[in-house]
Amino acid sequence: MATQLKNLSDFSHTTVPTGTGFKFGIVVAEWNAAITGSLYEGALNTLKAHGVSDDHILSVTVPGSFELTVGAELLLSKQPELDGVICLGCVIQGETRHFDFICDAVAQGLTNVGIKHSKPVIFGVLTTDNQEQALDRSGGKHGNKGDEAAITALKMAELAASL
Ligand SMILES: Nc1c(NC[C@H](O)[C@H](O)[C@H](O)CO)[nH]c(=O)[nH]c1=O
Ligand SMILES: CC(=O)[C@@H](O)COP(=O)(O)O
Repeated sequence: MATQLKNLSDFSHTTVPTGTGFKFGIVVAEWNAAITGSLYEGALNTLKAHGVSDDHILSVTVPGSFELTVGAELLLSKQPELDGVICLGCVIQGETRHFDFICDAVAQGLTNVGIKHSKPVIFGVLTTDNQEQALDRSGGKHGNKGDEAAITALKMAELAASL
């Protein structure tokens, strides 16, 4: 379902597991900081609203979305007690194909890190044509992808803990 047909922040609290006891990392890209800051606020608030304590959330920043992969890898290798990592970024199309290479690299890279560590690594990266689309998805009319990323992390951490 396309984002235009749903609200990224629309979820039922009855279907979201409690995060009490879980530990999460959050990696935030500094590029487009006004957008990624809103994504981070959404993710942080959503984790805490579902019982994750402040001291169970380890937040770090990286320069750009391309570095999210190494950021997630560093967190999971140096902090193995983490139950998952939420990765937040905003890649906005420019004049060149640089956009394509970053988006493809981050999507594949984060997938590989999650598989390597058998831990949920959440792709909370906006990949938009323009600033307006990014604003709409970071606390605007389409909700906040940071909220969605946190909910996904909670659900995946519960799944992992149940196996
Ligand atoms: N143009 C955007 C970038 N570019 C920077 C890269 O992510 C990376 O930091 C650089 O290529 C050095 O490795 N990053 C974003 O997150 N968003 C953009 O729109
Ligand atoms: C996604 C990017 O790296 C992009 O914003 C850079 O802009 P440009 O393609 O015009 O160099």
